[in-house]
Amino acid sequence: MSDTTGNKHKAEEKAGAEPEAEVMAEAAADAAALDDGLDARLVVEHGASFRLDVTLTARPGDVVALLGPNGAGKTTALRALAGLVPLTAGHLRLDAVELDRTPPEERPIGVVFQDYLLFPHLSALDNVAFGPRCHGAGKAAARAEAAEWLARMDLAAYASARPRRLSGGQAQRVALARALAVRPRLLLLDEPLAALDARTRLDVRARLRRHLADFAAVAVLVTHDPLDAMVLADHLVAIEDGRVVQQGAPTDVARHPRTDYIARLVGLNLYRGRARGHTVDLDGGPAITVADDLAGPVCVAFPPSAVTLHRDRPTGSSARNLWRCAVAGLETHADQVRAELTGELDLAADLTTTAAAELDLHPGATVWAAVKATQTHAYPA
Ligand SMILES: Nc1ncnc2c1ncn2[C@@H]1O[C@H](COP(=O)(O)OP(=O)(O)OP(=O)(O)O)[C@@H](O)[C@H]1O
Repeated sequence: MSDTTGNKHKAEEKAGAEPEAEVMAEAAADAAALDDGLDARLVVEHGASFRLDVTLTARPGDVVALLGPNGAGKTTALRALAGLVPLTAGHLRLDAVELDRTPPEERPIGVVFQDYLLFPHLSALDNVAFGPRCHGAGKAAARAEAAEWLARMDLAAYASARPRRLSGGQAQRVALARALAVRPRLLLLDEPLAALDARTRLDVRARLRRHLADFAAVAVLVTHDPLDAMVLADHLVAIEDGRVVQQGAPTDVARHPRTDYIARLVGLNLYRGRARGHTVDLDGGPAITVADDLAGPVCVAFPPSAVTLHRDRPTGSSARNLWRCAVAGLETHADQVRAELTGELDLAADLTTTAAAELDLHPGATVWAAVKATQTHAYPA
């Protein structure tokens, strides 16, 4: 993305040049831009039963999320990028350098594992310094670098703490600092928020989003959680059975899911609007109260499972977000029902078949839909 902006700038500077020369210069700049970032086709076979074959491309600054059901091949893709499993076929180029034969420790790649894998006997500082040390830095230089990264992560006060004294969110930031301290050209994050409880997750997700936004190279993350993917990534790649079944910008994938699994997974309620503190005025819709405190254009997302439905207007409910809607459609998946609602706000709600029967939901029925502010996530658009 930074390249695109840079090229535009260069093209503007050249506004007075010969048209042909200008076109040539732009073409050259484009070609150079394509040489930056990730260009991979990952083919990995696990015996006769599983074959991964996915193509991933990304520009520096892009955050790509790999989404998919259990066993889809997300972790295998991440491990192939890291060099922990060999490619059966395909290629892996990073900034135009072939990496498929480069051993893992020599790849310019930082990895944040799901359970962080911090060394329990080392302080936070030495955990972070481990990265630069492995890349050949001297002890003092590695520690100085580590101290800078911990400060950037607001963890300077925890430099001498052992991992067991850190909260889940702090441990995650130490792991992120360790991965970033090697100044990787590719950052890999395996379920970066999975180990955290719901409340911590909200804060850590927002922080991680900021760090990823500052990160100038390519980041690839694996997640099961559509909200994480929507908030953290600017490109989603949905994998099923070792194949890419859909990819694109999060809002496009959410609006036009191509498979049933994706529809279930990313069927987030996602809106655009303008924030003023904890209130977001949705474009062409009502205001919604959110947990985040923001200003200006934002996206607001919440999963259908966060919506509670009531036949009568709930009294004494603390939910500020309450809308009168009509049931436009009902779809049953196993023991879950997804209700499509239209009205003050168009939204999807998930409930159990029992709850749907108790509410006597049927197309045309009028319901009240409520969502707690803490179940929403707002982020700059
Ligand atoms: N080392 C291995 N040897 C043989 N088969 C493997 C190996 N690792 C993974 N598999 C198989 O490859 C397939 C893809 O697994 P993978 O872990 O990449 O999926 P995933 O999308 O990350 O799933 P999950 O969300 O459950 O972590 C599965 O069928 C798995 O059993």
